Amino acid sequence: MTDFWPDNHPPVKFGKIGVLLVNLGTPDGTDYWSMRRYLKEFLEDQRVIEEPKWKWWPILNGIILQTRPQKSGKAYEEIWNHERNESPLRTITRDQGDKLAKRLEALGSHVVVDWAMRYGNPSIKERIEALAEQGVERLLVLPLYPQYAAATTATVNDKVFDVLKTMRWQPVLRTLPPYHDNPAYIEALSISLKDSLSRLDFEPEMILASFHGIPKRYFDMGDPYHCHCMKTSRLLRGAMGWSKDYMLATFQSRFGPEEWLQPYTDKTVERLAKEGVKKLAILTPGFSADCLETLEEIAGENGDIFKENGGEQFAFLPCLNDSDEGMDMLESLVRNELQGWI
Ligand SMILES: C=CC1=C(C)c2cc3[nH]c(cc4nc(cc5[nH]c(cc1n2)c(C)c5CCC(=O)O)C(CCC(=O)O)=C4C)c(C)c3C=C
Ligand SMILES: [Fe+2]
Ligand SMILES: [Fe+2]
Repeated sequence: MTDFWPDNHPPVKFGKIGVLLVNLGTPDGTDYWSMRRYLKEFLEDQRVIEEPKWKWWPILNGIILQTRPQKSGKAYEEIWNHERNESPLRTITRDQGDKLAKRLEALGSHVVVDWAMRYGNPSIKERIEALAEQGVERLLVLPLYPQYAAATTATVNDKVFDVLKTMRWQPVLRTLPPYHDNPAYIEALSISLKDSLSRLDFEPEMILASFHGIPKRYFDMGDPYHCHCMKTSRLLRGAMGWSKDYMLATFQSRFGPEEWLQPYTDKTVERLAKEGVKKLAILTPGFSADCLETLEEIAGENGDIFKENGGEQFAFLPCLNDSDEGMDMLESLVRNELQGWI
């Protein structure tokens, strides 16, 4: 066997710790083909649509991918970050990564922060390979979902494991657990909420905490997502000193014909407006970053529903994004998970 040591050994980088933020994903553009590529990757994921391929793929490829790319492309167009030619979710996730990297500089240059998307770009594969190339031997992955769902958290972890499967020299892996009841998260939400409410020129008569839904069937099969959302709402209500009647938890973004978690956000907004509520605010604590589902669906569509049914003043309260309190929370989660490594 050739003797590689010490003169002709190939150079090896090692000893680094990687921190990888991962959010859901985003199309590269709002045109038909970009949207189609993104939706196809997303909706072919069996963690998202839990149906046998023989049943789902003909519907997906035959009907959904013919029409939804145009419809969703128009919705993305309304919120697109034209300056950077990307979706807000990508801009905000990058900003979170940059700010986290700055905050972790104190730990030394062996800690490297990066970010990726579960669907679309930059992909988890691309970023894990780039981290490994820099010498990352220990990897902490953060699926940026406070509440666990198989359709979000588990599919990020699945993808990470798939990538590791292809690597000769795998990094050691840690993944962030759900943080729906973490005091740092509840505190960040309450600081952000107080700040957003203080900026409004009206006092809401009621507040909705709107979470992304999942099919009720997944809950029946044991997904803890609903319980996590309910616990976040209860803790947040407690931190704000609010009653059950003042802040309701609801579920948005239904997809397909089956029943999803209830109460639905849009139906609740309509009902409240019809019952005479004039001033309403909605927050979306399950999203780490503002995106299509918050900016277009809540701030846009649900604001319209409220006003069309008699409501007068409506406010959408932004996600934690890269705010100081949001970054304090992320830093605290990361430092906690890195124990024993740093
Ligand atoms: C925050 C948690 C999320 C859960 C739970 C979730 C479940 C879920 N989503 C779909 C279908 C779609 N979601 C879409 C967009 C989207 N979803 C989330 C988050 C969760 N989804 C985010 C952050 C985004 C926005 C991405 C962005 O770039 O802004 C879309 C795409 C847009 C559209 O065509 O409507 C689909 C489709 C299902 C089926 C599901 C649970 C099974
Ligand atoms: Fe979604
Ligand atoms: Fe939506």
